[in-house]
Amino acid sequence: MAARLIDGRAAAQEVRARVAQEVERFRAATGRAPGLATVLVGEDPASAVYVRSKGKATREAGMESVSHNLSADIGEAELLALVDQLNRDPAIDGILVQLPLPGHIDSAKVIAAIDPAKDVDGFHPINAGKLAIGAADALVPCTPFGCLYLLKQELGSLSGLDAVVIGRSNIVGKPMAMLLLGESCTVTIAHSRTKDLPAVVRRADIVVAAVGRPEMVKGDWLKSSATVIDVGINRVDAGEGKTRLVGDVAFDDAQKVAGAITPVPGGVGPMTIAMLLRNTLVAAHRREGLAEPAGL
Ligand SMILES: Nc1nc2c(c(=O)[nH]1)N[C@@H](CN(C=O)c1ccc(C(=O)N[C@@H](CCC(=O)O)C(=O)O)cc1)CN2
Repeated sequence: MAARLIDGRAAAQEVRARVAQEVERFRAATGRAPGLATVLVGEDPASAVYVRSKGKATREAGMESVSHNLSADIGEAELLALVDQLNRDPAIDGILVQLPLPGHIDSAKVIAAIDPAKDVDGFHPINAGKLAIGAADALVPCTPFGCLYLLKQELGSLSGLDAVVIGRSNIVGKPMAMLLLGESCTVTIAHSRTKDLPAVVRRADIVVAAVGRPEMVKGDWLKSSATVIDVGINRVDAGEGKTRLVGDVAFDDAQKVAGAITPVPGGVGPMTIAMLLRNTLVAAHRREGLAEPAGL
């Protein structure tokens, strides 16, 4: 039987609609809207599309969107000065520096310069540490947070399930593993040096593929009825000068085996932006000393 498709677009719409309702309440309580600043350095076309989508989604949710589009050759000191200015701006609740940054800029230094209370990407070491110790007030990276939302919607409780996360990045793999551990899963983080990866993946009730390699995870690596979350967004040649998007999972074969699976596009990607809005709303509530909206 073919796997159920996990519809990330629909789930993201639900989250965005709930955020928009809560923005109205926030506006009534404070007389202002939550504000998100995006910072884009350079002209990477995919990054430019993502930042535009984030700005549009922010406005559609009723929040203020401020975008800073900077030249690729901006110096690190100038970028740090902008972050400092945004940290001190009372109208800005969330700061997002789009990654990747050009090679001459130290991304870790820029991320560490963001006020952790405005770090709606959840990449600051303070927020990474809070997530690791299970602190309730961590701001959690948007992509893994979106994956967790989809998993809980699909499976309900995750307690006791075997989860394999393929990929160990600070942005997806590691925070994903922490979130799954927080849900009482038995978590394995696999990566390029893992021995016999297919055998490791075959044990899993939950597979999160975040490795950045087109269609690497094959259908016969999966336990039947596994829930598969594909974080990969890889543009590959589709012939005749065209390209198409594929994930890190070989979808056609995987869906014959899995219990449920996210498609690419239309799976995890839209959840990343929905969770960014959620984090901005939460950051704004905390900055105003208001109770956080329940259930988001
Ligand atoms: N500062 C950050 N930089 C980056 C992040 C991030 O969370 N914060 N994540 C990625 C890119 N990203 C958001 O920035 C992102 C990627 C993909 C999607 C998305 O909706 N994808 C669609 C397909 C879009 C397409 O056609 O190209 C989908 O999967 O359906 C949203 C956001 C790296 N940088």
